[in-house]
Amino acid sequence: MTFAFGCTGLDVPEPVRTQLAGDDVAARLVAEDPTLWGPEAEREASVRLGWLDLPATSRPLVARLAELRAELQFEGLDRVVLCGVGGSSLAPEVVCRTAGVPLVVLDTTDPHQVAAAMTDLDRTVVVLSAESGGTVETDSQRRAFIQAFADAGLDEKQIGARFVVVTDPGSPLAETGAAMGAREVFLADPHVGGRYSALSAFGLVPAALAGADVGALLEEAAELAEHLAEPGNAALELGVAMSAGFRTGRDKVTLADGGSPITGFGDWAEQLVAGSTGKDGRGLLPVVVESPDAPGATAPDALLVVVGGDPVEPGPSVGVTGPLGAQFLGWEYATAVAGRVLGTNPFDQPDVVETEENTRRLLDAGPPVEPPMATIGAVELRAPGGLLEGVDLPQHDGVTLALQALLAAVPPRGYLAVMAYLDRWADARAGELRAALARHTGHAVTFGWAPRSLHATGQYHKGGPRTGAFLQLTGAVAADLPVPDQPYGFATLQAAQAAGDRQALVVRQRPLLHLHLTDRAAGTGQLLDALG
Ligand SMILES: O=P(O)(O)OC[C@H]1O[C@](O)(CO)[C@@H](O)[C@@H]1O
Repeated sequence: MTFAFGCTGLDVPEPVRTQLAGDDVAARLVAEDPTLWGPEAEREASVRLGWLDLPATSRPLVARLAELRAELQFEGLDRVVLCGVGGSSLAPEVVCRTAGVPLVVLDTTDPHQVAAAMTDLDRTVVVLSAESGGTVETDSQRRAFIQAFADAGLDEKQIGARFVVVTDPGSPLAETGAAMGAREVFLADPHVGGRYSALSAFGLVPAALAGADVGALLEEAAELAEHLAEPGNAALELGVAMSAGFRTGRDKVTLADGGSPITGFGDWAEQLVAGSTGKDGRGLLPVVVESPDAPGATAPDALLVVVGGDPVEPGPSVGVTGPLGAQFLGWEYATAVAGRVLGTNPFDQPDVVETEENTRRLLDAGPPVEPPMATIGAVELRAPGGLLEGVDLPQHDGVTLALQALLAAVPPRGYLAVMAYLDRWADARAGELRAALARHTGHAVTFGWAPRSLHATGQYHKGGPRTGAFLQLTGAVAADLPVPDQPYGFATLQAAQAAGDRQALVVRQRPLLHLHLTDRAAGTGQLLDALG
C-alpha cells in the first residue's frame, strides 16, 4: 500500500491548478529545481532539496545502524534516550511509537521531565541530535547527562561511549562529539533542513537504535518517490488541496487521525507545515485535534485532513492513507508545493531566532519581575500587553473571566494557541485544555508543549498572520536541576524561554494571558473546571 489521497467538497480554483499542474511542478520538484519558490528563496532552496533523495541515499545507514544496535545491546545498553527538539526528535518519536519500541524523547527544558529521564543510567545510551549543533535545549541536556554519568562513576572514556551524535557536518556539535569521544558521530546530509529530515540520519539513527525497522520505512518512501514526478500524483494532490484551502479562505489545516496504525503523526506534521509556511504575514496553521469529530475539527476557515482515513462528508475534507515512510515524504512534498502557492520560502525559519535571542538576554540579565494581577487558588494570573486591563478578577470566578477575556480577544478568522511550558508526561492532563477551550469558541485552538512549540508553531506565531491570541502556561518547579558549567539551572532556562516567547508576542501586540500554576496538578484541574 502506498500513499493515497481522497478529497470531498473542496473547490480547487483554476489558478491553483495552473500554478501547480500547468507549470509542471511535479517533475521540476523531483528534479530539485530551486527556482520553484521565486528568486528570493532560490539560494536557500538550492541547498535544501536533498530530502527528495533520502529514500535512496539513506539506505547505507540501515546496515550500519543494525550493527551499532547489536553492539549496544551486547553491552547491555538497551535504553535509548534521544536529546533533540523539533525536526530532530518528532520523526523518530512517531516512528518508535508506531512501531511500539521504547524511545525516551527529551525535547524540553522542564526540570522535572529532564530529571525523570535520568534513570537506569547503567543501561542508557544517549543520542544527541541537532542539525545546527547549538540548540540550547539539546546542549543543556548533553551537559546534564555527562554529569549524571560521571556521578554514576563512569570515567571520561566510558562516558563518551554512552553518546551517539547526529548533526550536520562542520557544526559545533560535530566538534564536541569528537572531542568527548562519542561512540559514533553521524554526519547527516547538509542539504536537508531540520523539518524535512525524517528520513535522514536524524530520523533513522534514534529509531533504529531503539529497535524500529528503518529499512522498511525507507522502502515505503521509495515506493512513493517513484511516482512523485507524475502529474496528479497523490502527494501533489495533497499540496493542491492545502493550497486551494488557503486560496478559498481556509488557512487552517486541521489534522486528525482516522484510525491509522500511525501514532503521533500530527505533532510531526505540525512542525513541518507551520515552520514551512508561517512567515511573511501568511501561512497555514496546523491544528492537531484528537479525532475527526473533536471540538473544532471542522470550521469555516479550516480544511480537515484525516490521516489514515477517509475524508469526512460533506467536507471540505481530505483523507490521506499510506504507511509512515510514505506519509513523511508525501507531506514534505505537499508542504513544499503549498509553499509555492502561498509565496513563502518553505526552507527558512526567519522568526525563530527572536525568542532565542530574548532568552539569552534574559538569562544574562536575570528573570523579569512581574507580580501577578491576581492569585486564585493554584493559578497566578498575568497579562503582559494589557489583556486584563479593567477586568475584575474575583476569587470565585476570576480564572473563568480571564479565559473569557482571552477568547473574546481572538480576532475574526483568528486562532487561540496554548503553549504549555510543563512536563508533557507528568502534567499530561494539561493537554485536555485544547478540546475544553475549543468547546467555548468557534476559533481554531491549538495546543503545544513548550519549548518544543518554539520549533514548530512558534515560527507561525511570530511570522504568520497576526491573528493569534495566546495562553501561556508555566508551572512551579519542585526541585531544579543544574545545567553543568552554566550559571543557570533548567528551571531558570525554561522560565527565560517562556519570558522570551512572551516578549516576542507582546512586541507584536498579540493578546496574551500567562497563567503560572503554583501547583501543577491543582492548577490544571482548576483551569479545566473553569472551562466546565
Ligand atoms: O536540529 P536543531 O538545529 O537542534 O534544530 C531544531 C529545530 O529548530 C528549527 O531550526 C527551528 O526552530 C527546526 O527547523 C529544527 O528542526
